[in-house]
Order: sequence, then structure tokens, then C-alpha cells
Amino acid sequence: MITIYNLSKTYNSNTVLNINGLSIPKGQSFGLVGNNGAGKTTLFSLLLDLINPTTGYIKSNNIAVHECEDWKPFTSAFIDESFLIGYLTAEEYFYFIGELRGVSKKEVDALLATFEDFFHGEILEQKKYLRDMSKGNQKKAGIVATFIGNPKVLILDEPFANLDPTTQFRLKKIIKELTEKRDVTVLISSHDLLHVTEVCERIVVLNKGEVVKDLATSEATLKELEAYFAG
Ligand SMILES: Nc1ncnc2c1ncn2[C@@H]1O[C@H](COP(=O)(O)OP(=O)(O)OP(=O)(O)O)[C@@H](O)[C@H]1O
Repeated sequence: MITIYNLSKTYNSNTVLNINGLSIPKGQSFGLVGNNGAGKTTLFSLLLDLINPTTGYIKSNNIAVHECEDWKPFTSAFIDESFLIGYLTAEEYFYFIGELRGVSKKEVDALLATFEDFFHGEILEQKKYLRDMSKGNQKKAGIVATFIGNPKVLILDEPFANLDPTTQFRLKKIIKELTEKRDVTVLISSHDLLHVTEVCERIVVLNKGEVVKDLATSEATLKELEAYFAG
């Protein structure tokens, strides 16, 4: 589904990402971990064509993402609050995303109804702009917006950060259900090794922009990652 070819990103002679090759098959739940500055957001930004690679390219479903926009209809992402529109309420934002993705208001409402638990009464009917919501609630809105229109590739940068424990638990369940059908390729970055090993079947560790581990998640993975990061 996603293939990376000789990809690198350099800022002022500082190479922050350097991946020779990496393939993420359709339907895989893929976790990306690494210390601050390891290059996780850089990789996601390249995947979304938000920045230009210094060398190489990425193909998503055989489409080179830097060459045309055809990957956008099946790709959804929440990287940070810049993906939101601050002067809209959550409902207005969801309907706006629905319009972009050809999903009617009625269908958006039906989808939102399935996230009632996840929203925990704090997102809908708040008469509040997204910019005035707490960081955690902004994140909830941003994450749920990515589910509108049944994307085939879902990219979530640190989805568990800023969420309360109940919401983290609910999000893990949602992601697991999504990936169980093997239809959606989910890419998640996280600093939370426990969460990421629980929801991802494969974990890649980045260190200074390079892939240093590529693990099929097993019972031993959490311990292996803890040992690695403990140094
Ligand atoms: N526009 C830029 N100009 C210069 N350096 C940049 C720029 N954007 C990112 N970097 C650098 O690239 C490196 C990788 O950053 P990136 O945000 O991808 O790391 P990360 O793994 O997501 O980190 P974190 O866990 O802290 O979010 C960092 O050293 C960062 O300072």
C-alpha cells in the first residue's frame, strides 16, 4: 500500500530522515516510535506531501504522493491542531470534512453517533469553536474527522497524547476494530510504548532519522522496546 524509496530529508546539511526502503502492506497497523526529533513527524509530513523530500519518494497505492493528488481521496490524517479549522464548531468542521469527502450530513451524523462514548459529551452541541476547546478535545474532534469518508490510509501522529485514560482506552478499541477488517492501513506514531504495542502489529523504531528496528509485534516486543529506550 505504501512504499518508501531512498527517502531522505535534509535541513541545512542536517539529515533528519534517511530511509532506504520500507513497505507497509494494505491493512497493516503500523507503529512508529522514536525519541524526540527522531523523524516521525517528518516521515508523516512527507507521506502527506506537506514537505518535499531531499531525495527519493513515497508511493501510496502506487501513486507517487509528490506527483499528483490522487492519493488524497483515500487518505486521512490528523497530525496536529493545524488540521482543524479554529473558527468552526465541531459539528461545522465534521460537515465541512464530509462535504470535502462526498459524505452527506446525514451520513456524518450517523458516523458521529457511533462515537458518542468517545466524545464523552464534550464535543457535540457545545456551542464552542474548536479553537476554544481543550487540547484533548481538539484531538478527539481531529481524530474522529479522519474517519469520515472511509479512508483506506489513516495517519495519526501521537494520537494518545493529551487524551485522558478513558479516551485512550476507547481510542485503542476503535483503532483495533478498524484494523481487524484488514481494509484500512493505519500508521500511528507514539511515545507510549504500551499503547503502540497494543494496537500495532508492526513497530518501526526511528533513531536520528534511520530505521533501527522493524518488529512484528509479539509478547516480547514491549520489553524489547523498553530495553532499547532504557539504553
Ligand atoms: N523546518 C525545519 N527546519 C529545520 N529542522 C527541522 C524542520 N522541521 C523539522 N526539523 C528537524 O527535524 C528533526 C526531526 O523532527 P520531527 O518533528 O520529525 O521529529 P519527531 O520524531 O516527530 O519528534 P517528536 O517526538 O519530538 O515529535 C528534528 O531535529 C527537527 O528539529
